[in-house]
Amino acid sequence: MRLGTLIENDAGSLAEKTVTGFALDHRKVAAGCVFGAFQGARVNGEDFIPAAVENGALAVVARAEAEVDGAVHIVSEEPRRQFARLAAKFYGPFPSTTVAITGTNGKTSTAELTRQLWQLAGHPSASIGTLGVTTRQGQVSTGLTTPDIVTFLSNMAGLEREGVTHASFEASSHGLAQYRTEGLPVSAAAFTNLSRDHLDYHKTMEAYFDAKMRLFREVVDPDGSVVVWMDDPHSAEVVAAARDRGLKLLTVGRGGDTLKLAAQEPTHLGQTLTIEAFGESFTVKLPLIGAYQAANALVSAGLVIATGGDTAETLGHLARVVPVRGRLERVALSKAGAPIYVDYAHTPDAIEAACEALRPHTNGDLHIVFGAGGDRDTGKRKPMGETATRCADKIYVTDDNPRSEDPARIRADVLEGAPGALEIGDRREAISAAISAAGPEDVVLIAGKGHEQGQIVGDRTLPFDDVGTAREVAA
Ligand SMILES: CC(=O)N[C@H]1[C@@H](OP(=O)(O)OP(=O)(O)OC[C@H]2O[C@@H](n3ccc(=O)[nH]c3=O)[C@H](O)[C@@H]2O)O[C@H](CO)[C@@H](O)[C@@H]1O[C@H](C)C(=O)N[C@@H](C)C(=O)N[C@H](CCC(=O)O)C(=O)O
Ligand SMILES: Nc1ncnc2c1ncn2[C@@H]1O[C@H](COP(=O)(O)OP(=O)(O)OP(=O)(O)O)[C@@H](O)[C@H]1O
Ligand SMILES: N[C@H](CCC[C@H](N)C(=O)O)C(=O)O
Ligand SMILES: [Mg+2]
Repeated sequence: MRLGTLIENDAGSLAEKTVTGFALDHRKVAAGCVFGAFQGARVNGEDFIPAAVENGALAVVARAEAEVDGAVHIVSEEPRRQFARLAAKFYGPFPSTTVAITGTNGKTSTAELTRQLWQLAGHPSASIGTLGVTTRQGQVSTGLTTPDIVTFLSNMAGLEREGVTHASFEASSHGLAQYRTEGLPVSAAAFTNLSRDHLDYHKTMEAYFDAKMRLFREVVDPDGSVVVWMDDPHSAEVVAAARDRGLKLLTVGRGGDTLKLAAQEPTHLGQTLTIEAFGESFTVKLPLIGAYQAANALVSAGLVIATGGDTAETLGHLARVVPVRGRLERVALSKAGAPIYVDYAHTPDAIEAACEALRPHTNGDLHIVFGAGGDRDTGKRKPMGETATRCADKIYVTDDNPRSEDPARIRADVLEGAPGALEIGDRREAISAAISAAGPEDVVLIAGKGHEQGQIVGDRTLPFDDVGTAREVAA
């Protein structure tokens, strides 16, 4: 693509030069790249403009205050947003139907269930989120929930070239605040719930919620749809934002109108849902346990219906979905006969949701093994301990991903909310202790790391997998 085509009248004498790519990091700039110079959380990208030009940058997207010599200065007061728009023009086309999901918990599950429902309806589909890029063929990790904008758009374009027509993606609050998922058309957006997380970055709950609300206020297409899980204290604000913009609204849940959850009955390996929709009543045998997965399943069905799916067919397909990796995944049975589950709960609300999901399947005690991640919201640690104390019977506080922090300090923060808990720093030992202690009527929940394949200690990632560890220990 010519620079003159990309930025129309602003390219000056460089209009005929060919744009070869986009880069956020000056070290990734090659000749012909457009460099985005952003003020980050750690450093100011504007300091790297001379080095980016040296490496061959043709144009630099930056604030007016930044100095650009030797390349076209594309001035913007919101450089990340402008960069995303231009990058989308360069990388497109994208899958014709894309939908985004935000919320504190449930994004990965909803994105993945949406992909499965589309696939069951015959659409070549993909999802992008915490699990990586998932298609029918498999999964490739990107390292972040919402990857950087260049990775995001180039992956979306790659999916389109492979024939994918439908793609769902997770819009994390960091991703939304940093315009990491902009530029491409978004047909529908969904809200799952809001509770405490990431206050290290956003500082207040208001700022955190505002970051998420950008999805509805700015990102979803003007003729798009919004799907709202209605049984959350913040749902009404999402509904109001959708109405303000005249977006189509689909409400789901006990308080929903489009897909009303009229009844929910746990069964041995799943649950039976009664859903009222468009004047009819549907019975769905969902093969996933846990009230929370019913919420995610209904939001997914809402997204599929919002993007043209038939209601009866979509609800019918819910009986055929498969569990999402590391989300209430039943991984082994202990020698004593206690089922062992792995779940990604890493917030107070998620711990409560995971414990509540397993309670109907527990005749004896519920054992929970968990810790908290380092370099993340420290204020959630004590409430995580308190929630576990309230919702489980036997608590083992261990290490999650300590990152740069002292693991003992993190455990002490969690233990403040769970004074009666056993403290076992080594995660394998903690898992082993819980599995050995559990009786035949008990259930073991290993929370916090779900699908993760490593434990981040300092700047090293040591191989670690809750599922594999539980199976080895239980064998
Ligand atoms: C706090 C945060 O979100 N940081 C992310 C953000 O960095 P930033 O823009 O603040 O970057 P910075 O490091 O200060 O640098 C500023 C700019 O200078 C550039 N730079 C920097 C150094 C250099 O030598 N040359 C150079 O050009 C950088 O590319 C950047 O554009 O943008 C980077 C690229 O897009 C991300 O890799 C980085 O993620 C860090 C590693 C991270 O840990 N992020 C986590 C907290 C995160 O984003 N998590 C969310 C939510 C998880 C969930 O709840 O699901 C996620 O979506 O994964
Ligand atoms: N709808 C929900 N309501 C409450 N808790 C939920 C819900 N969905 C999932 N959870 C809990 O949150 C955990 C994470 O779920 P999931 O990975 O789907 O969320 P996420 O929003 O993608 O998380 P992350 O922000 O880490 O990417 C689950 O393992 C479960 O404990
Ligand atoms: N996307 C979340 C995942 C947290 C998972 C947990 N295992 C941890 O490391 O805190 C985050 O980056 O905050
Ligand atoms: Mg996720």
